[in-house]
Amino acid sequence: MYEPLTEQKAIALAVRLGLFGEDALLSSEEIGDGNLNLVFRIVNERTNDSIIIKQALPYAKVVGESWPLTLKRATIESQALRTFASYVPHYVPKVYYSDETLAITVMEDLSHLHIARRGLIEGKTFPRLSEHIGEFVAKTAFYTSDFGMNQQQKKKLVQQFTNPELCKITEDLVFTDPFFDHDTNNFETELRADVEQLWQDDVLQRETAKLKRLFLTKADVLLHGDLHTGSIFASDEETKVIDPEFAFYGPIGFDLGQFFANLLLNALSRHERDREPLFAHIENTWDVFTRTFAELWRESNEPYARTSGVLDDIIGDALVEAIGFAGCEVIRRTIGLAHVADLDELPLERRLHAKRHALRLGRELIVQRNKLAIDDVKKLVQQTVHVNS
Ligand SMILES: Nc1ncnc2c1ncn2[C@@H]1O[C@H](COP(=O)(O)OP(=O)(O)O)[C@@H](O)[C@H]1O
Ligand SMILES: CSC[C@H]1O[C@H](OP(=O)(O)O)[C@H](O)[C@@H]1O
Repeated sequence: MYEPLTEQKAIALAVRLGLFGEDALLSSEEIGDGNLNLVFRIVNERTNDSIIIKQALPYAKVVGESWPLTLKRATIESQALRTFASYVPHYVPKVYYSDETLAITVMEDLSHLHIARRGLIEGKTFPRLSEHIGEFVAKTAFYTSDFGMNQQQKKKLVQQFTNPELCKITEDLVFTDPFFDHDTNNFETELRADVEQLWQDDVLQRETAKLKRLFLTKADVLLHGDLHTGSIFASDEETKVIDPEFAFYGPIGFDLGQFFANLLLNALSRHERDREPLFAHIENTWDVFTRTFAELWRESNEPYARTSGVLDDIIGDALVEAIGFAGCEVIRRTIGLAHVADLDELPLERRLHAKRHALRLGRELIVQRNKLAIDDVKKLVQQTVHVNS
């Protein structure tokens, strides 16, 4: 039977599952700071061994019981972690155990690392972050695509990772609500004029509709589905991706776009002179992604993989998508339901300035996505500092 865990029940579960030795002295703390789930850290105080038990609640934690949400997301998460581990074991936590009924995933404790968002806010640069995320996205994308795996097998994976309820959250919160006067939106009253201008922007809405349609229909690759900097643990040497409960088969540029957007939001929260490491991460992620994907391409059994231009077309589409999806994520994290600490923790005047900038940047990323190279993203940040630029 499903029941939500408490700190004591999490200890009892760890004991029942035999996850620690018989003489273990266990402590438990609920450390979840995300929008949706409970996360318990269980430590054996005698040895310092530890594990994480993550449990889905039957509703969205950030809103409460009025927003019911499928427990199946826990199964999607553990299956996605295991699938990613088969391609990039060094970039995901080890899964020790999962249970569909209890909606739990028991996994490796990564507390020796920092959540990348918090580290970036504190001014850390995580020098290997982009190299690692570029490789993570390239390998998981290639090996789950029609170019990197048996195409009949891929259709089974598409079924396995059909994730309608979590995708609906993204369809609403990322692609729809922020572009209309919707009651899930949440922004400072001082931004109302800027936001109303966005709601009346027909060009922006038409282009966003195209991006939403791609998200709804294009089953390219198995995506993480929510690859923001709060879903990444990092240090100077290591990077681990967590929290793939939004995983599904979608457009190849989506994960890259989410990641770029969250780096850009951090950049906007900084003084101009401190932004360079973020731009360098965006450009390096793209470089590593394209290089790694092109190397893997040689392994493809698809006859058209040897047709001149096909790889270029896929990479070209991935960039246009990534830039457009980044624009949607920048806008929704500024005025939608789920914000980012990077902007929200700024004092009011700086926050309003950064958020107005984010709205202009997000718009231009969406509208100009077809004509931008990766190094134009940085230029666009500079061009959108002031109104009418
Ligand atoms: N494997 C892990 N090791 C250590 N801490 C973790 C681990 N997974 C999650 N956490 C902690 O729990 C928090 C919320 O986890 P997350 O998976 O993002 O939950 P949600 O799905 O609710 O967003 C993370 O920010 C991190 O502090
Ligand atoms: C009501 S869900 C809002 C938001 O939360 C998810 O993020 P996370 O679970 O990492 O906190 C996802 O980005 C959703 O759009």
